[in-house]
Amino acid sequence: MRSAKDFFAPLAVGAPAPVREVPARPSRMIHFFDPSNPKMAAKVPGMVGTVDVLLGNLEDAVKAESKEAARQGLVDIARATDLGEQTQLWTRINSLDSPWALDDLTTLVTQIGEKLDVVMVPKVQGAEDIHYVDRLLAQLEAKAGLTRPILVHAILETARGMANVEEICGASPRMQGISLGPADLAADRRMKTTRVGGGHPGYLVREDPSRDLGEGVDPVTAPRSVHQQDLWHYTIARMVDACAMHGIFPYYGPFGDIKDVVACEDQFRNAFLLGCVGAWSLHPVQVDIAKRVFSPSAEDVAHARRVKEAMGDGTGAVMLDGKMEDDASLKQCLVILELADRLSAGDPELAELYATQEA
Ligand SMILES: CC(C)(COP(=O)(O)OP(=O)(O)OC[C@H]1O[C@@H](n2cnc3c(N)ncnc32)[C@H](O)[C@@H]1OP(=O)(O)O)[C@@H](O)C(=O)NCCC(=O)NCCSC(=O)C[C@](C)(O)C(=O)O
Ligand SMILES: [Mg+2]
Repeated sequence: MRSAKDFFAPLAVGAPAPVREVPARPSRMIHFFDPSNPKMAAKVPGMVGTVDVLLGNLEDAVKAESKEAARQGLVDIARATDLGEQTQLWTRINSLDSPWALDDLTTLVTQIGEKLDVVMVPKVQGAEDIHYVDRLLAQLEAKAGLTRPILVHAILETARGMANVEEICGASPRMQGISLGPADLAADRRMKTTRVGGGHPGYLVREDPSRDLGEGVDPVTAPRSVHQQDLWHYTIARMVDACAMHGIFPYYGPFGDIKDVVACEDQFRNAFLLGCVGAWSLHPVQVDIAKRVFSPSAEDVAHARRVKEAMGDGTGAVMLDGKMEDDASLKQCLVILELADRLSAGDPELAELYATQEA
């Protein structure tokens, strides 16, 4: 067990001091690209300023024979691209048991460490994986002479990782957030799906049989309405609680049905409402979906402002449009207003929208 007093001490001589609070920078969409794919890589400089996070992916979806080219491609892109103030650079390294993870970290931190905000670690099983990355990053940061620490993001994609999610979130002051990894998690849990995120038509609840359909009609086989249920509700809700408890950020992860922009928006919105701050975009078409969903609506912002005004010093109860508002509904409104302020600080269009919306 690490003593609480040592938690914020650097883990290597010369490494930067850990952060005491995770910076709440906008990360509505974590946009994935394969740095070894020349067509995708060519699009990256043009996406700066239009996405919150650009993530050079080195793990799954990059062919084994392209792993080294992807790593080098990310180094080249990071060196050649001015990321400005609004766009962060992240990477997803290969899993810790792979032949590539050590070289991924060593190369990226020593060569482009000053440009790298967050390292996403896949298939995290428990706090021990974070402790390993934590110490190694500190050694590499010291070697590279970095002055600010690189943060760590874990993907929740094994049953063991899921069972240990609270201790993973609290394993290091570097922990920035957690994403759901629905495809690997489904396989590891032996779920019987074959998709990357989203629902399934077989996971449903059916209306009860009707009692009075008339003579000769079998109520069991007669048509009844069915509703698909959300396969990911338990996982996301638990991830959100674990992240909130530790002051870090939860994310939906990927939605693999690129053409189904409607269901993608639904899944992202469910996650937003439950507390997530963003999702992954795998294709350019998903960028605007995430931006729309993970920015509070102008109507919600205007309503939150009205509640804040009506609540004066923030205590007591008032009636507004026939509804009771009190200290706790105000707190929810303050969550919306804080997010709106943070997002609009770097987005004049959003700022204008929020400023002009009437309640
Ligand atoms: C789905 C794919 C194959 C369709 O790729 P495509 O080329 O067939 O699509 P397209 O519609 O024809 O593309 C149009 C244009 O956009 C470009 N393009 C296309 N995508 C991007 C992109 N991301 N960023 C920048 N540019 C992109 C593409 O190169 C093309 O350029 P062009 O007009 O010059 O011809 C492609 O979009 C892709 O490979 N996306 C990234 C996939 C990825 O990163 N997967 C891994 C994350 S999910 C995961 O790992 C699971 C998880 C968490 O681990 C777990 O649940 O367990
Ligand atoms: Mg995966």
